[in-house]
Amino acid sequence: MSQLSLKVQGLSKSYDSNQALHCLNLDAYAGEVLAVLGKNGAGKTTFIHSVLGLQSYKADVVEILGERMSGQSRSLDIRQRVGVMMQVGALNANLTVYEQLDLFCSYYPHGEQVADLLEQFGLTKIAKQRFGKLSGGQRQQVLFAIAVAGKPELLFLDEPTVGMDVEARHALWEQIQQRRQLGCAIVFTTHYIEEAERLADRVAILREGEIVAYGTLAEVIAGHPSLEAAYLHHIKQVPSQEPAHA
Ligand SMILES: Nc1ncnc2c1ncn2[C@@H]1O[C@H](COP(=O)(O)OP(=O)(O)OP(=O)(O)O)[C@@H](O)[C@H]1O
Repeated sequence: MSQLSLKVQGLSKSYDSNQALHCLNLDAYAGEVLAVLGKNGAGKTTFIHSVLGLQSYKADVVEILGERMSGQSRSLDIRQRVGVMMQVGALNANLTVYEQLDLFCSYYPHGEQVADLLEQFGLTKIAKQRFGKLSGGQRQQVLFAIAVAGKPELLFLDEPTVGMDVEARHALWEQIQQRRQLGCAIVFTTHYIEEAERLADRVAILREGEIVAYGTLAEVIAGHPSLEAAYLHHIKQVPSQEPAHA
């Protein structure tokens, strides 16, 4: 088995009375892609934000790249070795693509060079455009380039291909595969089940904050014609017991 990059045991999160995550156990390994699937509101983003320490949570174990986390704090070393694809609103819309990449590359002593990122992601032509003026798909590409600027060993991607055209989506899939081959552990969420089927080595399906299926792609699909069929089966609500009529 490859090296364990992320170990999560007994992760729970409540927003007031709404329990968004119920005692989750999940692992991610170096050189593999883990797809976390689930309906809107199933808890996918809450899982990622909790692991990153962006919000409070309860857990028995959160271990990132061999280091046990305590509370929400994440050391500089961990922050430099973990990549995250941020949401659009997190970036200054007035900076150009070049300036954004230059800023983020400066955070990492052994990260990528701006010129290499521009070339790898086909961003050279739009390098001088302001981030706020880009199309939705172009913004996603810049956000992905920023996520890998530090050559991360563990990478979190929350719906990375939303708004991308087919060509850009294929290019991003290729980038994900390349990072995997370099030994990066990738945890991503998506509503495109065929994307998960294409990319994932292992799959976790969340329903109302609980894991209802978890295993290799083949294990999760087993007994179903496709991942989509398995997914639809697992996210179905279990009907609550109707009270017996008197
Ligand atoms: N900041 C917040 N405050 C209160 N409730 C929240 C907050 N963020 C998420 N929730 C709730 O937690 C639950 C899980 O939300 P989450 O955003 O993790 O789901 P998701 O699976 O990422 O959904 P989507 O696919 O729509 O992005 C939902 O019931 C949501 O309403």
